[in-house]
Amino acid sequence: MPKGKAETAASPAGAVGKEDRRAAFRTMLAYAKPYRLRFALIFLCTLLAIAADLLQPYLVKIAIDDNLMDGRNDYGMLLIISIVYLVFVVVSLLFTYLQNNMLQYVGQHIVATIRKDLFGHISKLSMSFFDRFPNGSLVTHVSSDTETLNQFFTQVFLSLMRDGMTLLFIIALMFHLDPELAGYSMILLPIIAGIAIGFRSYMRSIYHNARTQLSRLIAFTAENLAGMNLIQAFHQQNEQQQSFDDQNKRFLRANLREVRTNVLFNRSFDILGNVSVAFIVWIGGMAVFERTMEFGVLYAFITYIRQFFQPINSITQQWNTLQSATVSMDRLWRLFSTEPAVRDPDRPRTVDPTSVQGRIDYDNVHFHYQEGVPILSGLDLHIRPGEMIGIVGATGAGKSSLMSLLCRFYDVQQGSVRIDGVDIRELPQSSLHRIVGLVQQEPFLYSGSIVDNVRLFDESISRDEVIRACRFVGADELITRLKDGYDTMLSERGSGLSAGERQLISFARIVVFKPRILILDEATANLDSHTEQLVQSALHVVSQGRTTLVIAHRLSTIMQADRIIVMKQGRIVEQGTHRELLDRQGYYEQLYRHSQGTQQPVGRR
Ligand SMILES: Nc1ncnc2c1ncn2[C@@H]1O[C@H](COP(=O)(O)OP(=O)(O)OP(=O)(O)O)[C@@H](O)[C@H]1O
Repeated sequence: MPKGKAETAASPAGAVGKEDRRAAFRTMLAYAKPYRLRFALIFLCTLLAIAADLLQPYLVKIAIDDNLMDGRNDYGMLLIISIVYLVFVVVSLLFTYLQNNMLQYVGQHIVATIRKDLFGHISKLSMSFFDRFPNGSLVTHVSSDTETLNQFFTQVFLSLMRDGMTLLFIIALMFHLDPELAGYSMILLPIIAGIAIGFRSYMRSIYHNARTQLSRLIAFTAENLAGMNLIQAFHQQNEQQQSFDDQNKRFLRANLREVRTNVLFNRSFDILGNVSVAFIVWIGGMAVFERTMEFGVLYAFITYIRQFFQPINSITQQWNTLQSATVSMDRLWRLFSTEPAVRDPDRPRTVDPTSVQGRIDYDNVHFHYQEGVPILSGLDLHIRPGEMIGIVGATGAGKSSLMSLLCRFYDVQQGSVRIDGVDIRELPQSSLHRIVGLVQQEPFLYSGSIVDNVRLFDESISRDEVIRACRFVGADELITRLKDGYDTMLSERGSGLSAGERQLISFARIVVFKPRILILDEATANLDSHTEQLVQSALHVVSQGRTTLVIAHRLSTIMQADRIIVMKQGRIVEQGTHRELLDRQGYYEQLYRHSQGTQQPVGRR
């Protein structure tokens, strides 16, 4: 896998230089290396198929000149030539079949490996990467860019090899038949090359444009599907339809332009082919009249000149795929070269996640997403093992950012975050994520059964363990009410369950995976009082014996917390118990008053 580019690399769709393009090509070609032997076999099959194909007109030439025109009437010879002709047809068919099958096998396997590596690579990238690149365009890279590469290995490679060899064979046969006429025919080569090169640069920009438009259309569609509830809630269907129509039209225009250019290119070749045949008929025909050339040679020549254009046309037709494949290679290579911003240290500290006490220290933490826009500036926070901390503050105060740093979704720019005195940057991320468990505001549920969602497809965790965990957090009642109980299949993102219900399932995950530190980003959606009660008691049981940090949107959730941290514009402005903070009559008391819908001070009631 290529190394080098930090995650700050430009968009995978951006333009790349020649050096990069070569590196991209080398990287993708490296995937073909394990199939060297098969490629050699494919080459052999191609060679045999072409030879059998191109010797057919030569056989006809022998039949014409040595038998028919000669007046020998040698029926036996004619029969042998016909049988050999048939054998050539069968041999050509057989080796073409073998060559195609082997090439498809190799192409599909190469691309499956690239897809596998790509998915593995993307899932290692840090959150800052996903902040920048829309999911839709990543979907395009994993699906259609890899498919274009498949076409490269099967169509382009095949064409370059098969058509290249055919061309060489034809030229050799033409010179063997009549060097003078072959020499005249070679005048055509620079003309054909000129047309091909002329189209090359023009087509490149056209293909690039079409790919970019498609990528944008897919990204737009994916984002809209993900946010469909919002679009419907705000009656934005017409606006979104309008934007989609615009994108769609741009893609349509780019596609039509691509097709038009293609047709123009192909027709130019056809015309050139027909003009050449006329030219050979005229020159060769005169030579036959003057008896300086045999009729069979002219027949074979006309056949070869027609076949001469086929491989050139076919190779240039592959321009299309080659251009798309080059763009896809560039983009895939860029993705592969993007390294995670958050990385494991070279020599990570070994820790046993189960023996962690759960002390957390934020020391002089400075953090920003974008240069010049500080989110946390010199924040200090020290949390004892087993302490339950509530975090409150207005929207945008930096609560989630504080938690993202503890999960190492991002790294601090200055200062440190430590667990039991160890800087989390010294820990392997796999250990850190076993130490810190997260229940998100909108927990992500996979397409799969409830059991699989709780144990995250880890088969080493038994079904009984999952059921016990669900009972422990009080999710059992909700799950058994569902049609198939624990085997109920959840659709994508767990639609069909409320945010509170999804959080209950996430709590069960915490019980199963036993992290020493729990972060809960409380659901903001209005929960019905019963689900809210269930979430509250689940939090109560799950937080026992764990250091727990709760981002609270309803102050009632954290009234019982050991300590409440009040945040404002990236700073901790107050901290204490609920009672202490009310008594202080400060910012927390104001927030509390707002949440209660009262204007009266509530501190010393
Ligand atoms: N991925 C991101 N990229 C850039 N800026 C971000 C990103 N995430 C958050 N921010 C910005 O950082 C600031 C703090 O956001 P954060 O989500 O930490 O606040 P919060 O207190 O959790 O807010 P809320 O209660 O609304 O979730 C906000 O100004 C937000 O716009």
